[in-house]
Amino acid sequence: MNASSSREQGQPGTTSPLGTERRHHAHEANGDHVVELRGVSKRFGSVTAVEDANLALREGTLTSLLGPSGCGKTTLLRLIAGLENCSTGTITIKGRSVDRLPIHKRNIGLVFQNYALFPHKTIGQNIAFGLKHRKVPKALTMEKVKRALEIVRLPGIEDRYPNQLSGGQQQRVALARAVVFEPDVLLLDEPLSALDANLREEMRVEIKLIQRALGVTTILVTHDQQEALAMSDEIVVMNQGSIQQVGHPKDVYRRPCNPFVAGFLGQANVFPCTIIGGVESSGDLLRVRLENGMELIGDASTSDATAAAKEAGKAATIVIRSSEISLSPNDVTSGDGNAAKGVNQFSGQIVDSSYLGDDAHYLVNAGDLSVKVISRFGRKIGQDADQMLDSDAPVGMTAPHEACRILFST
Ligand SMILES: Nc1ncnc2c1ncn2[C@@H]1O[C@H](COP(=O)(O)OP(=O)(O)OP(=O)(O)O)[C@@H](O)[C@H]1O
Repeated sequence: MNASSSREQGQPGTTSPLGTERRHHAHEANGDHVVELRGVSKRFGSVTAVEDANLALREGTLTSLLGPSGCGKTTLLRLIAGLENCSTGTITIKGRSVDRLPIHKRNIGLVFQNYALFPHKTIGQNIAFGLKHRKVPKALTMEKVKRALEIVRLPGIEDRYPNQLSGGQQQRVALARAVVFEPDVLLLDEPLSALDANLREEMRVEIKLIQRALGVTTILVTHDQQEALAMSDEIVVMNQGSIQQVGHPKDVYRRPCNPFVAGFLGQANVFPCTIIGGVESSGDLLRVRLENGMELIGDASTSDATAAAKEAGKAATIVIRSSEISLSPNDVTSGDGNAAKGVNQFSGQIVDSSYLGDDAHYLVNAGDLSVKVISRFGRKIGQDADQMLDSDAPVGMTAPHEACRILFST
């Protein structure tokens, strides 16, 4: 439920799970966009941490900033929070420029990796901290703290101290403290990275449910792609200070716009290639030659490259997700893309295999190429469900043309 939908239906307002009337701010000029960045850059001396970032975040959504270490995601979050000033560009929150506003005037909730609870204050006092600064009356404060603890499923622990809680519980309290004053935006900086793997997965779901229940527009910084894919309405993939792609997790995963995004998200085979030409039957399919001479057919529809970039002789990259290659225990007739069949077929030899419970990971040599393949075990009655293919075995590999993405460097 977001404020704009109730506006459209002519409703006066809604009551949040934290008990107050939702404020409908005057941000109609920006439609549903709660946070907007226009041409935002940040330089530290000679280092450009963020370069010309343009983003618009819809009300009530969870957006992840995802990318490798040093790509600028924390800096971008700190710019939105007001912990850093932009070198160029402008940031608006709910329609008003916050460029000159310090953090405490931006109505932002923050959760960091290391909880940052005050150790000598009780849980109740920790959560009430932001309300005290907003001069909320005591009785209402106690009510809001109680509700916030119920929302994070830790009711009645107001009088305990942080060191009496587990890491996961402390992180829930940090979340309660960040949302209790009903911020316009919730910023989460690697909130789960200090937790062990099982708890992290549990907390992913928990945070997502709380975020949805509150309807608070949220930005999450993470370098963990599983976390971003599992939790986000939108993912912003960054590299070297620049936003590479913004989209729904499925689109970013299935339809990466450039070789960086394709290689960063999921397990993929990324091979340099040269364009040979188009395939008659389809404008989006191109025939390419790999460095080892192998010819494949791939789909260039996700790339917004110009027609000139797709001409014969031009360099490109072909990306084949490991999970989109099927292995068969027999050698196949190597063939480029047999256009009529709609698949590329090539043969190779398994050089390494790993059993991972639900999947088998294989490394297959195909004439100078190392191809990574992930096979999901099927559950077939009467068969050994976890049957692995033998190492050293000759195998055939098949990948549909549309699963072989041809991308161009931008
Ligand atoms: N205060 C600073 N002074 C100088 N350089 C900085 C400062 N903060 C960040 N940088 C540089 O800006 C770049 C982006 O850093 P940032 O912390 O935003 O990346 P990140 O994607 O969050 O990385 P990580 O996942 O490792 O935290 C890096 O090259 C970093 O060294």
